[in-house]
Amino acid sequence: MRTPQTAPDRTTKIETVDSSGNFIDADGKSGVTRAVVLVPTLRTRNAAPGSGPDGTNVVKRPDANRREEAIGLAGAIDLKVAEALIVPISDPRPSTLFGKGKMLEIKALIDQTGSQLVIVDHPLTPVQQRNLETEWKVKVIDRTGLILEIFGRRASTKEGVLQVELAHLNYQRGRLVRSWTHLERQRGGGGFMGGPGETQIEADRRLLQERIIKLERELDQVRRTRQLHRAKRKKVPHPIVALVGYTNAGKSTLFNRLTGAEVLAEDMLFATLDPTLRRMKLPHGATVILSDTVGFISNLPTHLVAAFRATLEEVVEADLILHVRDMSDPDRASQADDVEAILKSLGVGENQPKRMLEVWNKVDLLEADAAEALKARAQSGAAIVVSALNGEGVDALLSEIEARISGELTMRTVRLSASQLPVMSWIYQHGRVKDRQDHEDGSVEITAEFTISDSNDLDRQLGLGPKPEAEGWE
Ligand SMILES: Nc1nc2c(ncn2[C@@H]2O[C@H](COP(=O)(O)OP(=O)(O)OP(=O)(O)O)[C@@H](O)[C@H]2O)c(=O)[nH]1
Ligand SMILES: [Mg+2]
Repeated sequence: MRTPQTAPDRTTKIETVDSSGNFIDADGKSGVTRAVVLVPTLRTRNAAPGSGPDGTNVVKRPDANRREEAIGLAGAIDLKVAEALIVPISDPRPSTLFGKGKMLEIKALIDQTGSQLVIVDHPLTPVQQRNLETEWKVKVIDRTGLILEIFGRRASTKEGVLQVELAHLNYQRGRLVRSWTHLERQRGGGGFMGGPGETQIEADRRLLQERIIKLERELDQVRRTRQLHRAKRKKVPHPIVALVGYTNAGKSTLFNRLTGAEVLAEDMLFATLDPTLRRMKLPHGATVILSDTVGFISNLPTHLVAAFRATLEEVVEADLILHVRDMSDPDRASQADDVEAILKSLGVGENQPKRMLEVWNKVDLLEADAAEALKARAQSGAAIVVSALNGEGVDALLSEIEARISGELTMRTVRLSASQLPVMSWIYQHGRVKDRQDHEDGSVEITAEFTISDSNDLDRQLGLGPKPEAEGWE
């Protein structure tokens, strides 16, 4: 039997444990939960590398990247990762997933590190979960459980809290063997820190069902209110521009840069959960509403996507969707695939190339050569290269947003008679003035660039009707 690959530097810290088994931080604080992270890799036989069963290309995520991400997820709820192992599994056991020898090795590791929790970055059946807990004498959660836990901690709006709780209950429905602790505490997310509570399954099931129905009703109410808000907003029909992307891609950082807002942007997975909307002015003065939303992640549990459907309505209804990508992440290709798959499941993005714009972020982290190559590729592939952190490329992004929202720009030269001069300030607000000549008769000739819709607007203001070719008058 192969020994598990041990983790390098960042995760192999073995630190002091106090008498009650709590982890003691470098600064002496205790009470942090230590966790062992396991990344099972199931070896499928006869699979040619890089191709799927039907010969299609499969972007397989390197094990090391999965491991990094699992560590990041654990860190997102302040767990101290004592050890993170990639565990090759050639023969998955229905009862425990891991084989006997591996189970013993992991048990030794748990004891040695004083860990209270094991995270398995792979779906576990309720039976597997229970058997592992019995064997290892610690709490065990799988990837979905962990993501639900993170979401539970992040949710801050009423809708967010309800959505997460509903997703959690639906997840628990099939795993009643150990869900009671969660119900007892009745909060979104949570559950693995409590006692095992594996009794009263029948009563639990009924209570669970009742709770789900009640939650669905509450959520319905909250959504109706949201719809009202949205309807109100539609009366001032600003186009919606939605930021989407893998978690940690830099959406909130870009949102803040574009709008001058101060949304929490952190090197932490799922920093943003509830959607944030904000008005933003484009260079020619048009206003759009920018929305920042929850980040996506691979293997996002389907009921979680469903639960967040309402939150993602902004995305579904958006006039333009900016797909923000961290181009410094070695995993960027499969991350992009995951984001596209989730968008597709929401019914967005397919056959709508004009509605989607890729924003290649974090260019500041690339070597000069790689950054140049990226920019060359972006030009031919209709993506915009930016650094949300230092602002590079953001002007080009704004112009592109404007072009997509407003269509092409058009250059107009008009001559305003003295009586039409009040229109001038409108022109300065909505157009980019390139040239201006004041004539002796009091009229002004002005050349400016407008969006097509503003150009039509200008015609209306000057009493020319919406004929784009109408030029000059007196
Ligand atoms: N070097 C560099 N770091 C960036 C850039 N954009 C964002 N970051 C960093 O990346 C991390 C994640 O940024 P966020 O803006 O929180 O990412 P997000 O996509 O909103 O993440 P979630 O809300 O968790 O989905 C933060 O530490 C940012 O400072 C960039 O252009 N360059
Ligand atoms: Mg964010």
